[in-house]
Amino acid sequence: MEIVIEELSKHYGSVRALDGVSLRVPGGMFGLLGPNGAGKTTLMRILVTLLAPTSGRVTIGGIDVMRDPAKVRERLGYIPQEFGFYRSLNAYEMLDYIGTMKRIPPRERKRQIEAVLEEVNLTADAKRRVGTYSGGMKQRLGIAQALLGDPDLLVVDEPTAGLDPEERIRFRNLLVRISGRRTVLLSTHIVADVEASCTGLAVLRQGRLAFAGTPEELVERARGRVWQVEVEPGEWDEVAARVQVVSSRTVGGRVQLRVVADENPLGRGVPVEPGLEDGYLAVSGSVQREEWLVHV
Ligand SMILES: Nc1ncnc2c1ncn2[C@@H]1O[C@H](COP(=O)(O)OP(=O)(O)OP(=O)(O)O)[C@@H](O)[C@H]1O
Repeated sequence: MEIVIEELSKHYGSVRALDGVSLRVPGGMFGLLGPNGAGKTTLMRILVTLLAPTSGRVTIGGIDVMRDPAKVRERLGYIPQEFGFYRSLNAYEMLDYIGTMKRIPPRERKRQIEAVLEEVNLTADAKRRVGTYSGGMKQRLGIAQALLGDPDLLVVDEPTAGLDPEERIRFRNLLVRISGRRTVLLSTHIVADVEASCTGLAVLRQGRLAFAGTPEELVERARGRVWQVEVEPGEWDEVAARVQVVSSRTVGGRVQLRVVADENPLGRGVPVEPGLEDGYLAVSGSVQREEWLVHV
């Protein structure tokens, strides 16, 4: 189930949310990374037929998304950033409602609901009101509703916000498990989620494609440009103004920085092996905020 995106643009007045993006997404699990505002949600919403582009073309499994949206919808499941569940329904009723909307006939619907509940490990809680669910359970129910109709493509937008680390890992592993014979497009700004689960990825930056390839290729983009350097607290600002700081920690009153820079920072940096986050930083020019300050 290949997705082919050609010269895709979406403009809101003078804002270019997407600006001439061309990308091929093969099967399997594929990550879409980018800082806030890079255009990820805009791209996802075009793929799932909720938004019309300003120009360009998208085909999913050979079907033109703009010309044949109904046919595309039949073959995809979408997990949006926020899913509006009916809190007073239980999970079974919720899925029955969505299955009805997807026009799945009653007997087949019952079979599918039981199968997807089993798949996301919610069978035991199927008769509990959704309003009593934890964040992780709601996310799993989000996957279950997307799996109804057995779609070939699953589009997942920033799914792990609000999940604790354990729930995040469980959610990620579940996505990998169901990606076996499907294409799963996972949009996120968390590099670790992509690193742990995706075989291919793309990076968006200000509406443009900054990178497309394998995680290993993205790591290579940072090779020779990642340094560890110790600075005095007073030197911090000077360094941060000139290079991209990946992480920092204080060791015995001195600050140890990991930075991405073309040249040796302050002339006393020590080159270090690059990782995926360094590669992401090198192409996107952004810093992951939650990992900006790691003091020990
Ligand atoms: N309806 C809209 N009207 C005007 N501008 C919009 C609209 N939707 C999105 N934008 C702008 O388009 C750009 C891309 O937004 P988008 O939501 O696609 O980014 P994103 O990568 O998904 O970010 P986030 O991770 O914060 O959701 C942003 O500058 C945003 O402000």
